[in-house]
Amino acid sequence: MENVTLNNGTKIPQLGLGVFLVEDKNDLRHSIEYALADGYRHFDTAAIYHNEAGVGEALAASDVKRSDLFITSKLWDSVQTYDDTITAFKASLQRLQTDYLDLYLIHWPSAGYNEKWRAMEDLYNDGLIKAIGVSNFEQPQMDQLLTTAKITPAVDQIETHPYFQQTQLHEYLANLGIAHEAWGPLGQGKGGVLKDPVLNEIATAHNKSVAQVILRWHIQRGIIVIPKSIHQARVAENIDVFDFELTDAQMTAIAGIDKHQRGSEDPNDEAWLKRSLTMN
Ligand SMILES: NC(=O)C1=CN([C@@H]2O[C@H](COP(=O)(O)OP(=O)(O)OC[C@H]3O[C@@H](n4cnc5c(N)ncnc54)[C@H](OP(=O)(O)O)[C@@H]3O)[C@@H](O)[C@H]2O)C=CC1
Ligand SMILES: O=C1CO[C@H](CO)[C@@H](O)[C@@H]1O
Repeated sequence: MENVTLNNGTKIPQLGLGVFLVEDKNDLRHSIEYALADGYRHFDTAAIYHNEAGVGEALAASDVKRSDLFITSKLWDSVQTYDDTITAFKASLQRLQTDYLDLYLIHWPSAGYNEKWRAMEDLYNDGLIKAIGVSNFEQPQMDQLLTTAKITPAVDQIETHPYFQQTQLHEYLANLGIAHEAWGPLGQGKGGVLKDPVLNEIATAHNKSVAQVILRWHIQRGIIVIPKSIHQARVAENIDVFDFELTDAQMTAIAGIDKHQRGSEDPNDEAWLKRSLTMN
């Protein structure tokens, strides 16, 4: 597995397993068991997914050492103060059955993120988190955060797939030394991206699936990916992307199918950011 080195020197496996919407405990346990057996060491959850405890159980039951795992979780929007951030973080640690996180993210740029970031900086300085970052931050929100931040975020986890390539934000993050992590790397199974004719042609040429071509495209862009699947064959398929390479012409062809089309919530949508404060 290839690693990406974050701006503080922490290494993150470039491909991990996402677990959004994996609410059934057996599905979660199986998905994580398949992933560990296939060589995944990086797992991405969040307090709002209500499955941190299941992730903790599945990882604790494996014989992989904690130091060989990379665990990410996220602070939900309903938490808005310094003190509540510390409390929420400790609750996540407890549910995940661990005494540190590898990466902790502010989930959305909703109210209070400067204060939340100050708390996360303290947790980082106390050695309880190896790297801190954000999610769903666009340039104006990142610029605003950086007016008070003492530590530059290591990561921005944002929706990214061939129909929403985030070229501009990618460039902006690269200039700041912030790693680009893709959520919904396969388009969340929505929007028809897995049926795209250009991707299908490239997949046929490599004798790979469209999902594998998409994941390989992200990897060659230097992006961190966390595809989710509860199916054994797909969990295996999604990590089997390190034995082929897309040509420059294929990378350019994929660049050409961008529709600039989000599949999910928009971080510029104030109504959504407000609503997220009341979700739990
Ligand atoms: N920071 C944020 O705001 C967000 C973060 N995330 C994180 O990113 C992770 C990934 O994003 P996610 O939303 O899950 O979407 P993905 O792009 O990973 O797509 C997951 C969907 O694709 C299907 N799928 C997986 N592998 C394949 C394959 N090889 N071939 C065909 N279909 C496949 C899955 O179905 P099946 O399981 O049935 O195989 C599921 O329906 C999340 O799990 C979560 O950890 C997600 C959303 C927002
Ligand atoms: O990670 C996520 C998954 O789903 C949540 C609820 O829609 C999103 O808000 C969030 O970004």
